[in-house]
Amino acid sequence: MTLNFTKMNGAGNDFVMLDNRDLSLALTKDQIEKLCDRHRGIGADGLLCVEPATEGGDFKMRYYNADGGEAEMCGNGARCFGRFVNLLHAGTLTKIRFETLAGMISAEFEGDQVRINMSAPHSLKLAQELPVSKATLTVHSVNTGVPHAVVYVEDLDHVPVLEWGAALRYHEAFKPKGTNANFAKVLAPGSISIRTYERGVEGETLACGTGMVACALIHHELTGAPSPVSVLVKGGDTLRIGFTETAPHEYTDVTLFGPADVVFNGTVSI
Ligand SMILES: N[C@H](CCC[C@H](N)C(=O)O)C(=O)O
Repeated sequence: MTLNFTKMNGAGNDFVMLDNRDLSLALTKDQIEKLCDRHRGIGADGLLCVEPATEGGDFKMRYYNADGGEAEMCGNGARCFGRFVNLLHAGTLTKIRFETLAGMISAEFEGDQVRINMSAPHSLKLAQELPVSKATLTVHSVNTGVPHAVVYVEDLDHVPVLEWGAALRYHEAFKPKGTNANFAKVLAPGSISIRTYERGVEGETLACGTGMVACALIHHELTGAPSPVSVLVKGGDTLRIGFTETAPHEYTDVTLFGPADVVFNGTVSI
């Protein structure tokens, strides 16, 4: 089978984009994993499919991690999804709503940047003291469409992201589904820098949108920093997270604003 695809990235988190509005594609987990393989395939952190809406949105977004497993949501992927759908409509769209397993997401376009309205965060937990590898860490957690653990540190450059990230990703405290693991440093009030070990990629990515949102909300929880919070990611981009706190630990109007870039179009046989 020959596939037409578009390769995109959102702040360095990269994706294979497929137009499956006719539902002609039924890729297996192994096929998705192969397409995302950086040596034997196209290479990406994940794969997104555009499908027809079934619950009142304009489209349905399906997101798959590099290991081929489907995940509920992807923040950087959602920005790329919005841009990709707009390109399929010759750039004529101004706002779209799309269904995800985490709920309805909307995207608005400002040039090459995209603002998405995230699903309502939930399951916020502050300051769990957890044994992680050979250390005991103060771990916060919140679900921003997918589960995230957040650890604030002083020296972000020397955090053992792979060791601690994998230990948190498979930690007893986050079983059975596991979690993504973020390490964050405060640069200034309202400005943080983060690094993320991603579930389903099983490694550090250059950016993680739902992880940025998780770290920004925890920063607000810990310091009272107002919206928006700026987040510097491993790949060097800085993105803005907006939010409204409607009650203690309750958030609405959570937005993620940043780039969604096309790298190339291609065809691949699978
Ligand atoms: N790896 C994540 C999904 C993608 C999240 C990330 N790429 C983002 O931009 O939000 C998980 O399985 O929970």
